[in-house]
Amino acid sequence: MNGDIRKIAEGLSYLSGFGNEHSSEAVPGALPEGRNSPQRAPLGLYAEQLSGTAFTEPRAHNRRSWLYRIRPSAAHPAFTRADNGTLRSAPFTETVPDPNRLRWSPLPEPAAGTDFLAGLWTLGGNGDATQRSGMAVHLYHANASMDRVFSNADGELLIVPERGGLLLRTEFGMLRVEPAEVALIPRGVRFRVELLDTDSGNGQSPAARGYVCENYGAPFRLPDLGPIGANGLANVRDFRAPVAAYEDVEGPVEVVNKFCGNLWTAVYDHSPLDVVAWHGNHVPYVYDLRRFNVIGSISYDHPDPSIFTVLTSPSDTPGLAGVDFVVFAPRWLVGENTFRPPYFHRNVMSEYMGLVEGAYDAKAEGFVPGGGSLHNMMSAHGPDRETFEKASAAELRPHKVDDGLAFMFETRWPVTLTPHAARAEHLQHGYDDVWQGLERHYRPLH
Ligand SMILES: O=C(O)Cc1cc(O)ccc1O
Ligand SMILES: [Fe+2]
Repeated sequence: MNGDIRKIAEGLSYLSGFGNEHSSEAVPGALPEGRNSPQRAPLGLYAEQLSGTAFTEPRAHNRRSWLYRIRPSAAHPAFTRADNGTLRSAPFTETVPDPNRLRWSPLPEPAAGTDFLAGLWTLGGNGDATQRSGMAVHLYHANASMDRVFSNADGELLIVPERGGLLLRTEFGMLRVEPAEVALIPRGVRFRVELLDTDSGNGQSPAARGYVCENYGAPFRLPDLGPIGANGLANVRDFRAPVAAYEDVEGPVEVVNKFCGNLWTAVYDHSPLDVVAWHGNHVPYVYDLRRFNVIGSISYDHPDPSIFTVLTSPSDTPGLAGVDFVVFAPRWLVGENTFRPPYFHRNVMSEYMGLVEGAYDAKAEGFVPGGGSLHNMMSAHGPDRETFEKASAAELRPHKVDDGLAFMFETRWPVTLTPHAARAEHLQHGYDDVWQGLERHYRPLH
């Protein structure tokens, strides 16, 4: 079963580009020519628009797709409330925002039969899903493929696998996403997550584990490049969208929808992944973080990590993101007379960090793959004692940082925890100690 899924996943082809007006048909002739809504769509399909931005948003940021499907999405029974499990949404009001530096170990093992949706565990977030602003940080752990279908009306989902590959079957076709890659499911797009591995590939359990940034705000876009020029950071052509692929399934299919923070469920009499052709730019995509073109200092000083931005969700204040997705990818450090690891700092923005593999250059221990840290607005943080001492004494030869892949969800609003994150057994105690024993070196001249 998994062997078959892996074979499908490894044979997929993709459409290259970001924000493009793509088009794809699983059956030749399924896409109408020259208009979106002919009186009768080809092959007896139903034409349907999916809007990810308001009709009237500027052309440069407008996102919508036209889907040509066996049945219109409107053909469904009433939704009824389902249990939210450990999935929570903004507003986050159940705990008091915490100014402490916090760090978690990886999630514990999931119960047998946990699929991606049941395995979503919300750490916290900000904003308000009903206002389409803010973000949430989720983790997931799963050991079973979904046989239900999920969609999120509240925002887009940026999936960051840390263990185990996933096959995402979406209305637009299939995407394979492995650790060191990320996948984005736009708001409202129906999808199912199937596991590519029965274990994580190196004999470890669970089969799949990772992080999700739920973005309630404006769709992620590529950052402007300013003086960097026309190329660099995440290159446009490295983003891959699926080609059309559909299921023609008549029979009961459970469809779960998150709407304004709650899960709702309905049993359809057919699969809603029945889109035979589509065109548009409101599409899922995958991106390999190893393709990120890392730009940094070739003279002195440690640049701000905004230089590592893969995707940004702008707010209505220029330069102030609702959330940025930032990657710390392998790179050379050559700065002269420079303290090379991340500096000590306090930031008006709030930083959630996770680790996909290896280690991170500001933390010697305790920040491990599958774990995460939260440094909320203005909390003082930076290199731990061990890192500070080593880097202050290091010989400054060119040095390649290539033993890890870390990332950050950086947001303009503080992240308020869910009660289960605030009280989790895997919340580390004594994280503050990593900054204890930073000795006094001050020696006034007189
Ligand atoms: O806190 C962190 O480790 C993230 C971070 C990295 C960096 O290189 C500079 C600033 C910053 O917040
Ligand atoms: Fe930081």
